[in-house]
Amino acid sequence: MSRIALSMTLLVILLATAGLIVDPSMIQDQSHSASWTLLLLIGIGQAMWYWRGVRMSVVCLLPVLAILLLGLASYLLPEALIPYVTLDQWASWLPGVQGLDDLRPPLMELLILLALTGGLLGRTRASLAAPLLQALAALLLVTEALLLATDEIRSPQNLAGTPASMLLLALLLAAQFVGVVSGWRHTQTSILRSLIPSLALVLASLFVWHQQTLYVDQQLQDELQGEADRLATQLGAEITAHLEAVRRFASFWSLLEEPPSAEEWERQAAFYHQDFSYFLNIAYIEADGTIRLVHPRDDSNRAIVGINALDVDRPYVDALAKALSANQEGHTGVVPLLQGMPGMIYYLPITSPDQQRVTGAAAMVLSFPVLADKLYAETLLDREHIRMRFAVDGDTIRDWPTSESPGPWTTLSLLALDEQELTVALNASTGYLLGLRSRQPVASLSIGLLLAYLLYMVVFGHHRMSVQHSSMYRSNEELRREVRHRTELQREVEWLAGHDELTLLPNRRLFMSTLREQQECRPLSVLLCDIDHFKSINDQLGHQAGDEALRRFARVGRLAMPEGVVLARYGGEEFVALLTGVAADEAVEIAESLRQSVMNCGVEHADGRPMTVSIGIASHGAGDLIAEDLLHRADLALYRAKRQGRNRIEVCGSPA
Ligand SMILES: Nc1nc2c(ncn2[C@@H]2O[C@H](COP(=O)(O)OP(=O)(O)OP(=O)(O)O)[C@@H](O)[C@H]2O)c(=O)[nH]1
Repeated sequence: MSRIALSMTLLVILLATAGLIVDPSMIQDQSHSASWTLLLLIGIGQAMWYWRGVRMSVVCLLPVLAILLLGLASYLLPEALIPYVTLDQWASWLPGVQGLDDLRPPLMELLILLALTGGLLGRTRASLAAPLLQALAALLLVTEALLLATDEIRSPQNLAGTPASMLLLALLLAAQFVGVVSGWRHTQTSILRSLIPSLALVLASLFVWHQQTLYVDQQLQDELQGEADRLATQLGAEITAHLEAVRRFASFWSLLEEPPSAEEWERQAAFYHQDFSYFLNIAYIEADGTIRLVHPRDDSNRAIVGINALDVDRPYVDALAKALSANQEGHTGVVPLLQGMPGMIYYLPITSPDQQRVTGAAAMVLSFPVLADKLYAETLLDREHIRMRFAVDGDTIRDWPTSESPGPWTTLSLLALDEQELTVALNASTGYLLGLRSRQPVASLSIGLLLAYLLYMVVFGHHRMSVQHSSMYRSNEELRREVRHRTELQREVEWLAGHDELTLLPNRRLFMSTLREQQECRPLSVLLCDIDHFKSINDQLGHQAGDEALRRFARVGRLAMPEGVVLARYGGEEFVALLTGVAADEAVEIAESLRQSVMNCGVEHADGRPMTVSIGIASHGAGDLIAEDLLHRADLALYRAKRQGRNRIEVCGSPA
């Protein structure tokens, strides 16, 4: 398995190197080359892992982890702490780097790379959430693919990479998975149980992040749109105010009997021109169409004095004719002005005081570039970061670009002016938008993923502990059973050490220790019993019959003894009884009872004679006693009983 994983990883290294060196066109911009470089380093770390082991891999991966964490921090740092523009500026000091986004991978790729690095540095241990990190990388890859497939990628934030880098990431992930999955087989159940709640949390975090990203970007767009609308409204207000001023200006001259004198025209026109600087000129046209007076009297304006405006191009003629002939306001629409710029000319009829006769017209030449300049000059726009464009009927009149890279959105605000359409277009730079953009989506995503990681570890740890606990419980049970068994065996061994297996009576050893324990009791008697001619039972009736005879003797012997008497098998067909607190005469009675019982116990020799027993009694009334001496005396008595014909009782009196 690890050989396949190594081959796949080497393929990733090869492709990433080729992408970075052989064909740089594959990488669309610097930020993707950051992804590819990090991907290549992780690939090398992963290859080391399969080839040389963990230590070499860690050496390679730790710096990558540090870079990735710095990258994540740059996405998370609040604007108030370090403004985006500052980070961008610092980044641009590096050679060949234009800005911060050239140094850090897109957000999704950064998180995938972090998950892959974390998985390797965690030694692909299930207990350190390596399976979750791999599942997380897979989910992030799917999210990245969805972002690429939809239009939502148009965010000022660098969200997703290219299909090529995604392919390499998927290959690297697959290699990692193939390399480690077999090692997780024995903890499969724990892994699956821990993955379910954690992945649910990951999905929820991704959903929240997506919604917040949409909201935050929409808010920024709305702000920009609001700015464009405000400018268009301001423009509309300017034009309306201008029209009103032009009307007031014309009606002033209509109150006079005489045509305006040059001085008076100059004075009034200067007054209006001061207020409305975007009037390129203010001219007085006589009733026959001749341009008589012009303010301001600069070179270009002086050149048109004396020209008959009705003799020039049609747009001018129609509007002027409307004023002079029909006593109505006329305007030219957007036309190329004689001054060489687009503009609009308003013609307003000047009548005699009784309004019966048109005596001339006031012409006001409105320059759109000048109007746009005025609008731009008076606006509060952040000119360093926001590009403004002013267009009339789709033709750009003025464009004020910024030095910064343009943002993803251009917001338009349209203003209808008679048949014309004026457009104010704004484009805020990416850096400016990112400075304004809330860090909340990426912060909540990071917190969500961190919580999912911790949740996995807690659930996994808990499950592993409960598995270990139940296996410990099982082995404890087995141990308890074993101990019970061994205790029973021990008891049996101990019992066997002190008993005779055949008759179940205490054996000689136990008897002797009992005798030594109780040898201080007075009086004390011992009966030593020997079955008569036992050998003949064995020889004639068989060994089993002999055994049965011994068992029978033991049974009747126990019954014949009073309570508290220890009856033991002394060896072979010999038995011994210890009678504490029993004097010799009472001992004789007990022995007699035993002898009778044996004779009547039903065991017979081959010739029909009943089994009998000879008994030697030794008693001790007072004084010191050596246990062996008492037994020896009983043995002497037994010997005497045997010698005197068997089936009898002999007493060996106390030596005292
Ligand atoms: N079946 C059986 N025989 C036993 C056992 N222990 C000892 N014996 C036999 O008991 C017999 C004892 O024989 P002897 O010592 O000659 O004594 P005896 O035949 O009883 O003769 P006296 O004691 O002189 O009456 C031997 O044959 C032993 O083999 C036993 O556990 N089972």
